[in-house]
Amino acid sequence: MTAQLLDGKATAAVIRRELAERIAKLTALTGRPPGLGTVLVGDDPGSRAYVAGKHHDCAEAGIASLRRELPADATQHQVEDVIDELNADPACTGYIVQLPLPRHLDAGAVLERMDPAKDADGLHPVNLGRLTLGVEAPLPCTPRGIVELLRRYEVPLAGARVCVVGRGITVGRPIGLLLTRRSENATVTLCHTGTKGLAWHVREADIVVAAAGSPGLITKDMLRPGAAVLDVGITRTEHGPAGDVHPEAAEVAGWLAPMPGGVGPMTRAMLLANVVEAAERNATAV
Ligand SMILES: Nc1nc2c(c(=O)[nH]1)N[C@@H](CN(C=O)c1ccc(C(=O)N[C@@H](CCC(=O)O)C(=O)O)cc1)CN2
Repeated sequence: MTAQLLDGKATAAVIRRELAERIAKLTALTGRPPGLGTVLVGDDPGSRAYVAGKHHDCAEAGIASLRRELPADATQHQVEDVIDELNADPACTGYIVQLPLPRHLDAGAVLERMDPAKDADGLHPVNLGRLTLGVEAPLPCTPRGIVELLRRYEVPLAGARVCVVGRGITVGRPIGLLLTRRSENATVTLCHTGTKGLAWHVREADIVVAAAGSPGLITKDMLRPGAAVLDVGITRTEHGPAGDVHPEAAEVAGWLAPMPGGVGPMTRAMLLANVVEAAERNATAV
C-alpha cells in the first residue's frame, strides 16, 4: 500500500483564499483590516521562521501585522507589559505568544494574562475551559488544522480510534477535546514518553497523531495497515528538520500527512481563521 497524501500545503492555500474573501468584506464593513499580533521572545531560529510565516500569510490575506519582539533575557514583567499593550490596542484583533518561551519565563502566567477574546491560539485557560464545556471558543490551531485536514479528505472520524503521541500544550493536550466532541465522535488515547507498550497503542489506532518531537519514532511495523498517520513532530537535526514518522510508514498507512507539507501549513491557516472569526464576532457586536 502507498498512502494517500493528506496535502496540508494545498489545502491551506484553498483555506487562505476562502478567508481572503471574508477579510475583504470585513475590511469594507469596518473600515480597517483585522490585525494579528505576535510576541516573539528570544532568537530561536525555528520560532523566528514560524512567526515570519504567520506575517507572510497575513500580508497575502489582507490582515494587518503587529510584531512585538523581545530579547532572550527579557523579564516576566517586560513580557507582561507587551501583553497588556496588545490587550489594549484596538488595532489588534487577536494575537499569539510564540512558544516555547525561554525557560526562565512562566508561560502559563503569560498566557493567563492575555485577554481571552484576543487569544488567536485558543490556548488561554478560559478558552480551553470553554472547549471542555462545549461552549464556542477559538480552537488551538494545530488540533483544528488536523480535524480540518481529515474532514476535507473525508477520513472517517466517527467511532475511529485515535492514538495521540505527545502531551504538549499546543497539540497533545488539547486535541482530545476536539476529537471527542459529538461532532467528531472519535475515541482518543493519549500516549507520551511514560506510556508502556507504545507500539501496542499505536497499532490499535485507525488514526495516529505523532507529536512527540522524537525523529522516526513511529515506524511501519507499529501501524495498523490502512491507518491515517499525521506527522506533527519537527526536530532540527544535522540533516535538516525531521518528523516523528519514519518515511517507510507510507508503505503501510492508508493516508499520510507528512512533515513537511502536512499539518504545519494547516496550523498557519487555522491561525488566520481564528483571527477572521474574532473580527467577525467584533463586527457583529458593534
Ligand atoms: N503560540 C504557538 N506556538 C507554537 C505553535 C502554535 O500553534 N502556537 N505551534 C508550533 C510552531 N508553529 C506555529 O507556531 C508551526 C510549526 C510548523 C509549521 C510549518 O509550517 N512547518 C512546516 C515545516 C517547517 C520547518 O521545516 O520547520 C511543514 O510542516 O510543512 C508552522 C507553524 C510550536 N509553537
